[in-house]
This record gives sequence, structure tokens and C-alpha cells, in this order.
Amino acid sequence: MTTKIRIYELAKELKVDSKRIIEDLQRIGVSGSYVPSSSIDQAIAHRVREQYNPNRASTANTPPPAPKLRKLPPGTILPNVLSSSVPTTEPAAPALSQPVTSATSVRLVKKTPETDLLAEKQAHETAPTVSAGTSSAVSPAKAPESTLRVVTLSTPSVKPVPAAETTTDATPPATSQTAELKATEAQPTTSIRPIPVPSSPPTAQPVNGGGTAAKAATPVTPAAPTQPVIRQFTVPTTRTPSPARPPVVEPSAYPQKSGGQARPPETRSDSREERPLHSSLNRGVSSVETPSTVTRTYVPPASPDRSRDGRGRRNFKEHTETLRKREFEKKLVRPERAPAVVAKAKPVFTEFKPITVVEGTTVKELAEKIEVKPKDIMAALLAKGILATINQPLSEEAMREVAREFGYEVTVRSLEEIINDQQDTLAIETDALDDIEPRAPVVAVMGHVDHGKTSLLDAIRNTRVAAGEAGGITQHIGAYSVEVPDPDNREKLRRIVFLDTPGHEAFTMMRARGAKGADVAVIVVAADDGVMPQTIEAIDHARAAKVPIVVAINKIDKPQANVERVKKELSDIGLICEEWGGDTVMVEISAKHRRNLDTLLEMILLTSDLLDLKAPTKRLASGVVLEARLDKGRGPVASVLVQQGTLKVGDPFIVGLHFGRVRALIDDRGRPLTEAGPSVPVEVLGLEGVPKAGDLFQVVDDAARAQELANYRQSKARMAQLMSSAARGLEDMYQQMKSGQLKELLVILKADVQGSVEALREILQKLSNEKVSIRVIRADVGAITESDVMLAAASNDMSHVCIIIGFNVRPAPRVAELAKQERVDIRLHSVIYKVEEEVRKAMIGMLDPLTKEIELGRAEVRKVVKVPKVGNIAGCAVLEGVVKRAAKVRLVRDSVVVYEGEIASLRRFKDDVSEVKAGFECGIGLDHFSDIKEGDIIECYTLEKYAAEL
Ligand SMILES: Nc1nc2c(ncn2[C@@H]2O[C@H](COP(=O)(O)OP(=O)(O)OP(=O)(O)O)[C@@H](O)[C@H]2O)c(=O)[nH]1
Repeated sequence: MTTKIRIYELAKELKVDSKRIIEDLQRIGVSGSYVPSSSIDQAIAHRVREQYNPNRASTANTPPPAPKLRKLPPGTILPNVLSSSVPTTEPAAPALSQPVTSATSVRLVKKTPETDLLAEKQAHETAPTVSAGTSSAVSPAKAPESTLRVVTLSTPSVKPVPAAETTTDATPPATSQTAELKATEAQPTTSIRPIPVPSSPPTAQPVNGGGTAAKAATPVTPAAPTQPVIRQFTVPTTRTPSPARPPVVEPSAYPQKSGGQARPPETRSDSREERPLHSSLNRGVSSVETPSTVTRTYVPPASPDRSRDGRGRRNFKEHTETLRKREFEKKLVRPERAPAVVAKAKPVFTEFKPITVVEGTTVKELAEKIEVKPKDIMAALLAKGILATINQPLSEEAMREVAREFGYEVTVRSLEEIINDQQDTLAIETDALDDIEPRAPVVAVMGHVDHGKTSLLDAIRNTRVAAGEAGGITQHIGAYSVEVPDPDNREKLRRIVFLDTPGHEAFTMMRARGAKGADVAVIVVAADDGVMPQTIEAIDHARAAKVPIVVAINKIDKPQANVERVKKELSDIGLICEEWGGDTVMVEISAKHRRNLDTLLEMILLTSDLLDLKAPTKRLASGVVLEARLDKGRGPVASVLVQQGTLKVGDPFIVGLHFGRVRALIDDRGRPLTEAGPSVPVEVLGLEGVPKAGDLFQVVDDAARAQELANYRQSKARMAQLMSSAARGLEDMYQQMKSGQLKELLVILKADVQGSVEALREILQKLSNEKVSIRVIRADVGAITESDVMLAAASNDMSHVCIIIGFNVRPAPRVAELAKQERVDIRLHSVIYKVEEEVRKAMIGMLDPLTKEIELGRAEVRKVVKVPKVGNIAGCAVLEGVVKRAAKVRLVRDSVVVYEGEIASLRRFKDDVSEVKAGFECGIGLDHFSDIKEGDIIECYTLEKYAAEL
């Protein structure tokens, strides 16, 4: 027995600072100068112990033995008081005791007086017996942490699991233990499995790197009360020997060294090597557990000391090993599980069920229509990047796309169309076809400037008003009605409606908005002037709208009048009068002198009779807006030509972007009406906004729906305005062809010479195929005019695209601007085959990147200066923008392109300059071109390429 003890050991034992022990020694009168490593006699130590635990010290009566580990006889297992909750096991079986005795080394790392005595007693009385039952000797309640034991057992019969070190001294390594282990190898039948003991608590960390399990002589400082000791151990609950176990299947339990085998802990020489062991012990609990054992795991709290001891590395290793282990287990053990969320296979539709929906259909309505849940529609929309609420109206495109995903082909129609269809169906179902009644023809008067259109309209109105409807004050509402005797029955009066908007604006505008405003076109040609450009334009319009033509050869009272010449000119453009074997009605009149007006009216009636004009009267009224304005006193006012049904006061309606309810109806004589039937022009009050001329007017039965739709249209129009959509034309021709919308490409051809016109016309007509036909609706020599643009705009609709092809001709700036406004595509070329190529490519959707011309400026040639050896230089005034030396130029003479190329020189006075701005004069020399004349326009531009959007 050791008679001395070091102060720090005593301090550890008593869980106080060494300093405190030194103070205690002084207090009890032990003189001397002490340091923590100083040794004191056990007797003195006992006195000190008494200070802290007088009872225990007195119980011991004599100075207790040094708190050193004491080796017990081999095979002895001490009851572990920590395992107090372990059920009491059976009494030790003799069969078990013997192997254990030799096979297991037991190390007591701490003892207290009580447990020491108990252990000693057991060691002597039941030395060869392993009995866990002794654990019951100390109840859990009586098992304070001071009774803690660290028991390390090793056996070579199983995979050696090293005990974690709790001792501190650098005592000799486990040579003795190794020897013991070697000895025990001869008896591998031990029934006691090694008790894996995790690393010691932080408080028991070795000072100098730790030692081995064989440091039996080193006392262990008990764990601080607040920091429970980490212990993981297995207590045998029966004496049945554990079946021979293969080495623990723990691929990651030990780091595989070069030899591929885990090193047993006993051979460890440094603390670093115990780290994997430590982690393996923690993880390996399940692997050492048998049905006859109880395994306990105690997870240590975090300790600052641990981090100093390479905790980070250990954690990292543990982490990676844990991951590897999981992967391993997953592969070995876990069955393949189906993913939690199985993506639904998207059905592939080969056939699509056709459905028709009204514009502005909401998500909810569409869902009902295609019998799916609104949330499915919303999800499908979301997948396309469209976030929509259940009551949100959907765009046509979105509806089409989303419906296709559910196997439907959607046709979106306007409310007006839908109502019209419904009314047709209703009429058939209710045998209301008898309600269809003859209606008055609507006539548009068109012709060249000053040929007498206004005079004719006035003459007819005044004549007829004076003749039959005295008292009425004519109002200008865009159209008026006259009563004329029926050619078949002079007693009977029939009505004719004249659109009285000058020129063919109304006609054009209505067509541009998809409304067929007139039934008959009256082309006025002055007999003294003959066929003029606008005459031809007017005829083109009428033809494009497939409206029958009646020619009024006016001013026959004039001496210069030459009717025959006019007829000849008309026949040249395809209008042949009846006397000459044709089918065009021509009436010689004098608007000024009101000659032959009745004949003209009669001819109009006869022509319209051929059309058999009829309209239903008993249905929701619809019509077209002739004019609209904001009246100061009455608010928005629209002049509407009723085309079907009977419009009544109080009817709710939608017109273009606006909703309304008829507040009052006023006719062209200013008289209030309660209702207006087909072919009656009437002024309507009660709108919420000002519509556009040409807008369709439709009475609805569901005012709320119409209101909603008007709101939707307004927001859509705002959006469209913001988006400033590209011009309709060749660029989207292919798309329209693909979608089956486009049936015909209409072309207005303008060229510098007749030869080019004919050549191009022939080429284009040959390009027609079964998918899309090409029809040249106008082919003429001369510049591109406003009239061309308006004709193109009016001809653009769902099934037609109308483009203007200019060959060596240019549009005037205001014409170009108008084309932009009306979204008319103008294509300019100077090489014939390029025209063909472009149209063909557009037809197969192969348009190359387009070249966009960016206009920089315009200069007018004021003087031509001849410079020897150089040629002609144009003395110019820059009218607008800027002329740049590096830009391209075009010389235009009378709207015909004379030259296209580059600037050879640009000078101000005698200086070469890079650019000249508007308001300044300059000299421009054109590259290899001298045919410059005063009055020529030099257009300066650059070319920018952009991809065609197909
Ligand atoms: N001698 C004669 N002059 C006529 C006749 N009809 C019209 N005029 C005259 O021709 C001129 C032009 O007549 P308008 O009715 O203004 O011609 P327009 O086609 O309406 O002209 P814009 O509105 O400018 O397009 C007027 O001075 C008329 O008086 C006619 O039958 N005989």
C-alpha cells in the first residue's frame, strides 16, 4: 500500500483544487511548502479527507488505501453501479465463470471505500464467478456519480474493442495487458463480450496524451457532477455465452490502414489512434448488442476541451464515416423505395377535341368547359410561366396552349360572334326564320377628288328630303336614309341608306375593323376628267370588299364632258358597261343639276335586289359604328348602322372596348326613336366611352358579362399598346399559314415602270399554292401612297395579309408613318428575284434575318455643281435629321428611286466632314453617280439586321 499521496491526486479525489488542499494542510497545521505535486502521508491525507467528508473518513476509521486502481483477479467483473437499472441477472453459473476468469482482464479505474470493499469482497468470495447480480447491491438511488466505475474488459475471442482511456499518467504502456491478452487468446470461449467503453469524460482527459488500458495504477478523477461520464457498455444479463460472433461488421468502425485491418486498441500508441475507436464505439452499439445484453449509450455533452483535442477532425471523420455507413446500409439493407412523389406521366394527345370559347374566358370557366379542375389549369399555366388566378381572364394564346395539354383544341371567338351564333341557333330552334325581312341597301359613294361625291350625296338627300320628308332637319350622323319609289311599284317607297362620310374613309375604316359597311359602291367619275388615280383606288376598295359597283358619270352638264372616253377608260380597268356587253351599271348624271338622280337610285335598288338583302329583326341587335364623338352635353355618342335585329332603348351592349346601355336613340332627322331595325342609321346615347368608327356594336343579354369583357378588352388594348406589336405582314405570314388562318396573301404592287409591274405581278401569281394563294389587288406605276396603305390596312383581316411591295419606289415620309400606324408591311426592293425570294421564304417560314432601315435624314438638292474630274456634286440643304458620310444614301426623284449607294464625299465649304445636321448646307458627292438634278431628295439611312420572328 502506498503511504504517500500527491496533493493533486488528493485534490482530484476530493474534487477540489490542489490550491485548496494546500490551504487545508496549512489550516490543519501541517507545515511545509507544498506544491500540487508534493507528496503527503496518507495519514495527513486522511485528515484532509475528514474536512470534506467526516462520516466517510470515520467509517473508514483508518486511513483508506490510496485511490489507485487495483488489479483484481482475472475474470472478475465488478458490479457496475451505473447499471443500476439493469435487471438483476441470474446467479452466476459456474460454467461461465471459468472461461471468463482467464479470458478477461478487468481494470478498476476508480474506487470508493464502499465499492472498494464490495469489490474486494466479491473478488475474494466469488473470484471466478461473473455475476452481474451484484449490481443490485447498489441501488440507483444510492449510486451517486462518486460510485462510478469504469470497467474495461477485453477478450481476444471477439473483435478487440479498445477501452477508451480515462487515465492520465504516462504509465507504461499495455505491455502487461498485452501479455494478459496473449494469455487469454488460448481460451477464446469467454462468455463475456468486451465492454466497449467510450472515451473518458472531458474532466478525465489525459494530461499528456493518455495511455493505455493497462494504466491500472493511475487513479482516475471522477467526473464533475454536472458532467456525467460518458459510458457505453454492455452488461451481460444472462450467463449464456454469447454465440461466437464474427468480427463486428462495421465497415467504418476502424479506419482501414494499409493492411486493411483495423488495429486493435491495445496496440495504439497515441491518442490520435483512439479517435476512430471512440467514434466506432459510439456507432458500434448495435453491432455489439445481443439479445442477452443491455446496451447503454451515454452521449457526452460538448466540452471545450474536446475541441482542443482535435474534435473538429474527429467530427469530420465521424461525419464522413456516418455518411458512408448510411450509404452502405442503404445499399445492403434498405429496399428500393419508390420516390415519395411520382411525377405523373403527361398524356400525349394525338387527337384534340374541338371546343369554342369566348374571348376573355376565365380559368374557372375554361376548367368547366374542358372538365378539369381549375387548379390543374393554373398549374399548367404556371408551368408556362403564367401566373393566373381562378377568375382571371386568359389570353387567346394561353387558352389554346393550356387546353392542348388536356386534349382540347380551342377556338376563341369574340362575344359578338358567339352571340350571333347563338342567335342563329335560337332562330332555327324556334322557327323564327320568318323574322328575316328585306332590308334597305347601304351605299358608299366613292371617287376621285372634286368629281362630285359631296354634291351627289347632298343632291340625293336634299331631293329626297324635300320630296317626301319635309319638316326634318338633317343631322350629320355618318349616314342617312332616303325613300325612293320602288322600280317595280312606283306607289311604294323603298329606303336606301347612304354613308355620307366624304371619300371612302368610312368604307375603308369599316372594312379595316372587319365590318362590312356597304352593300353597293357608287363610283363617281367626272365626265370631264375621266378615270383618275383615286377612281382606281376606289374601285380597288370595292373589289377587295367584293361589293357590286354602280358608276355615276357626273358633270355631264359640262361642255367638256366626254362620257365615251370615261367608259373607255373604265373598260380598260375592267369595268365594262352594259351597252358594251359588260355587267357594270353606269348612269350619266349631273349632281349639280340633279339630273338622272332617280335613275341612279333606281339602279342602286336593282343592283341591291340582286343581293337579296335580308336581315333578322327579332334578335339581339348588332351593327357597326359609323362615327363616334364625345358630346359636351350628352357624353359619348356613337352613330350606329343597325345591321341585324332591333335596337331598343334600355338595351345593354358592348361596342369595341366599351360597355353601354341605350339611353336614347336619335335618327338622321334628329327625331328620337324607341327602336331601330336593320339598315337604320341611328345615334346612340348611353356609352361608357368613345368607340372607334368601324367597331362592332352588339346588344347583349348578360350586362355583367359584357361589362367584364369590356374591362378585359381595355386592359388588353392597353397591353397591346405597350407591347407595340410588330407589323403584320410577311413576318407572321407563316405562323398564320400554319394555324390555318391565312388563306390569301394580298399584294399591292407599286413600281417605277410598267414593265416591272407586269413582271412582278406574273411572278407573284405563280407563287400561289394550295395552302396560300397570292392575289395582287393593285398593281400600278408610281410612288406608294396613303391610299395604298389604307387599302392594305382595310384588307388585312384574319384570313388575309395584305402587303405593299415597292419596286424602285419609296413611300413619302407621311405615308411611311401611316403604314406604321396601320401596321401595314411595306417591302422595298430593287431586284426582281429578291421579291420572289422573299415571298417564297415567307411562305415556307424561312425568312432570313430582316434588314431594317433606320432613316437618318433627308437632304434636298438645291444646286448641281460640276467639278472637273470628279463629276456632279449635289449642293444640298439638309431638311431633317442628319446626313452621315459613312451611311447609305438613296436619290429619289418624284418618289422614284434613281440611285442607291454610298456617299463619295461630304463637305461643308471646303472641309470634309463626317456629318451635317438639319438646317445646314453641304456638298454631297455620290459614289459613281452623277445624274443629279435640282429638286432630287437624298435620303440617308443605315441598315440594321434583325431576326424574323416566325
Ligand atoms: N358642272 C357641274 N359641277 C359639279 C357637278 N357636281 C359637282 N360639281 C362641282 O364640282 C366641285 C367639286 O364637287 P364636290 O362635290 O365637292 O366634289 P367631291 O368629290 O365631294 O370633292 P372632295 O370632297 O374634295 O373629294 C364643286 O365645285 C361642285 O360644284 C356637276 O354635276 N356639274
